[in-house]
Amino acid sequence: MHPCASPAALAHGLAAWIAERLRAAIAARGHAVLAVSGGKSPVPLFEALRTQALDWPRVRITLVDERCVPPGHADSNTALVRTHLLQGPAAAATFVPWFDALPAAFDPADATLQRLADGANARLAHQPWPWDLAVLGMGEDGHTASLFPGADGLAHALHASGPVAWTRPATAPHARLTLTLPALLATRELVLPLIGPTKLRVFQQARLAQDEALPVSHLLHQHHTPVHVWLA
Ligand SMILES: O=C1O[C@H](COP(=O)(O)O)[C@@H](O)[C@H](O)[C@H]1O
Repeated sequence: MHPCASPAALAHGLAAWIAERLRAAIAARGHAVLAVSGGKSPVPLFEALRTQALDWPRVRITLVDERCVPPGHADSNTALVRTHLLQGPAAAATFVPWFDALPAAFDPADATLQRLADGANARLAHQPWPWDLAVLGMGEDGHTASLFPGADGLAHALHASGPVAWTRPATAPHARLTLTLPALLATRELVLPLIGPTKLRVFQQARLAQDEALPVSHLLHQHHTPVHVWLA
């Protein structure tokens, strides 16, 4: 647990911590692989991370989840990463988005989403495994990545063997692609930044017991992969 005095302190402290982890990965293996989340919370973190002194050409960046929207859409996690992280020195990193475009006349039916997930899995198969670090997020409903409570596809995403599966949340916009729970747990380390009292309460609830209604709890009740929680 890393308590921070403010959201700004969290963004700067966590950016320095991530950079240190990535430097260690590069020193050990010649490259580093970082997966990042979308949403609103990561913006200050991305903007602090992109200025870190790092051998950026040796860093690969990919996603923890993606909304099934065109890559230029305001809700696209790819667009968020391109706008806020892959700037300045960090523009030299290799970014691996999960798709380049949605199929024409996209409809979020199971078969369409499965084809999109298959495409993402094919891309990620070319990346070095295991990944070094995944920076997660958490919604106030207890979702993490795009593992939303009660979503279509959730049961599969909690057990699937490929890294990417689809979900269709009932409580949030857009069908999603998400790292599966096994893929998240195959990452060397996970980071969970949490900002604000509501998220803190949800986190405390999820710590009490593994609970289908709070998918983040699956990460907090396992002994395989360290989860570093940063709080402000
Ligand atoms: O929809 C999503 O939400 C979560 C949390 O987002 P935030 O806006 O509350 O920070 C995020 O971790 C996930 O990647 C995203 O797709």
